[in-house]
Amino acid sequence: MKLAYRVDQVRAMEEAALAADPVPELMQSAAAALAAAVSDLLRRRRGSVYGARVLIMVGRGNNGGDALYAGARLADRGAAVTALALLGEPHPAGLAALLAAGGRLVDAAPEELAALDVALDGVLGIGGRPGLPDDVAQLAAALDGAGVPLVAVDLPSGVDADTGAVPASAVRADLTVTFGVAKACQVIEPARSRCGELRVVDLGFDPALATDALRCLEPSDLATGWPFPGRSSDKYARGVVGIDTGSPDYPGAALLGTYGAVHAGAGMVRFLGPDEAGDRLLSLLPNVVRADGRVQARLVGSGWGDRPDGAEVLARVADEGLPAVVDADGLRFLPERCPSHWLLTPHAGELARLLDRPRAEVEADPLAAAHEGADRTGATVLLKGATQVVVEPGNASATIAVPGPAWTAQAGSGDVLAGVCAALLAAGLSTSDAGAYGASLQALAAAEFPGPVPPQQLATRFPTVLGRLEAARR
Ligand SMILES: NC(=O)C1=CN([C@@H]2O[C@H](COP(=O)(O)OP(=O)(O)OC[C@H]3O[C@@H](n4cnc5c(N)ncnc54)[C@H](OP(=O)(O)O)[C@@H]3O)[C@@H](O)[C@H]2O)[C@@H](O)CC1
Ligand SMILES: Nc1ncnc2c1ncn2[C@@H]1O[C@H](COP(=O)(O)OP(=O)(O)O)[C@@H](O)[C@H]1O
Ligand SMILES: [K+]
Repeated sequence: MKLAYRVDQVRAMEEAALAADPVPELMQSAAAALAAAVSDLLRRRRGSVYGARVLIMVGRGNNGGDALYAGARLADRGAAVTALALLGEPHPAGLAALLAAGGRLVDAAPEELAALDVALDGVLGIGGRPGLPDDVAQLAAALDGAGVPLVAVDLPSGVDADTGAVPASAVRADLTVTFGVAKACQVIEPARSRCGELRVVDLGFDPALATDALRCLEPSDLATGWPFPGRSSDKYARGVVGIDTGSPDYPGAALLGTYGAVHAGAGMVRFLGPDEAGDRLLSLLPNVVRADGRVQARLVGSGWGDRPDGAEVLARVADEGLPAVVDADGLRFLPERCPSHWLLTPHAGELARLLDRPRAEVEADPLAAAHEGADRTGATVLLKGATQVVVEPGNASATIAVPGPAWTAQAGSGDVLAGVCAALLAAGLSTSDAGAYGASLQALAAAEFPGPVPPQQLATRFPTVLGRLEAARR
């Protein structure tokens, strides 16, 4: 599992490191690692650092200082380094180091951008506010358009370091060299995609100083945490899911959720939704049981439409006390306070409705919106989207699922995912793990079988992915 941090957490770790080590030392370590990464890139692209043409875009903070010191190191190795001050007076000691090493400070970007071998973005780091002045944004876009490799210092300038939002203007990097620890913007879309390849430079920060880091799942976490059946497992130990989803208007949702639960390894699925969907389901998945009986978790809400008894069904599920996934239309019937063993699976629009906010606000800061959703409802929230975030009520941390390709973004994917999560709840996982592992499985399957694969077919690939994960843990 990788961890990522907000700016206030990074600052706290920096402060502690600075108490042991003065700023210039820390900055020199950062600059040395940055220069090494740029040297690697130059060697890969043109064989050597010597003679390479390097442009440094410099702001007026320490981010520019890092870039200038790194530029000095590149100049020492024979690169032709020019620095362009874009936001006023650059870091004085960094500039002096660059000039002493033979670098130059220029007033304007070179005419022929395409002749550059690399550009460093040292405009804004963790002290930056989102967005860039127009002239800086234009230069960054022109470099991008000219095909010049862009290396972001700490983070791509202009992105929102904490939320992952990307305003109209921000740098798009090919490589981001970040200092100490990964930042939230490096794991949350759309900023994540602006980072290119990510390298984290160890500066000896103490991660224990920030307890509520973002936990970013990796495939190896699924390999160890997925509830694979043991030798003595029977179908009850694997988990029985009771599914009451779909409606005459949306029968497909019932089929899709059941596909998800079955192919994620539920021991048994009892389908308790409308007869039309149930009959069709049995012809596709004869292993599904239509009789009511003992279950370990429930899935409700997907494809309900305006189900007249929605609130009563949810009240019964709450009284019963079992873990449950409440998806899609079910989210409109939530009680004032949900049981803590419920997992809500909204997309941005559904969460916006729940919070009575514009959808754009949820999309601009998905983490904050998911926290608000969990705190208000009392249930765990899996907010779906390009980044899938899972948040528990009263917990300042959050889990981010393994990212996957946008092929998953299609009608019905959410229904399948809800079924996967319900199977995981029935197998005994916590609401948080069920949400994060479920979303990760779907993303891994979409990555392994990319293209416009319909969600029900993607579900039939889950066993292949799970088989590989199970083999990986042996
Ligand atoms: N601390 C340490 O020990 C270490 C720190 N390290 C490095 O320091 C970086 C953080 O440096 P930092 O705090 O100096 O802030 P930084 O991001 O360079 O910029 C702030 C300046 O930009 C300005 N400004 C802000 N937003 C703006 C906007 N949208 N448009 C225009 N201007 C804007 C803002 O001006 P303001 O308007 O707020 O007065 C201020 O002058 C960090 O990312 C890492 O690279 C490493 O070396 C390791 C050791
Ligand atoms: N850009 C994206 N990249 C990867 N996955 C995405 C992206 N956009 C959406 N998804 C995923 O696609 C699924 C769509 O869910 P949802 O909108 O609820 O579909 P439906 O309600 O039609 O079943 C979710 O799992 C979501 O996280
Ligand atoms: K930067």
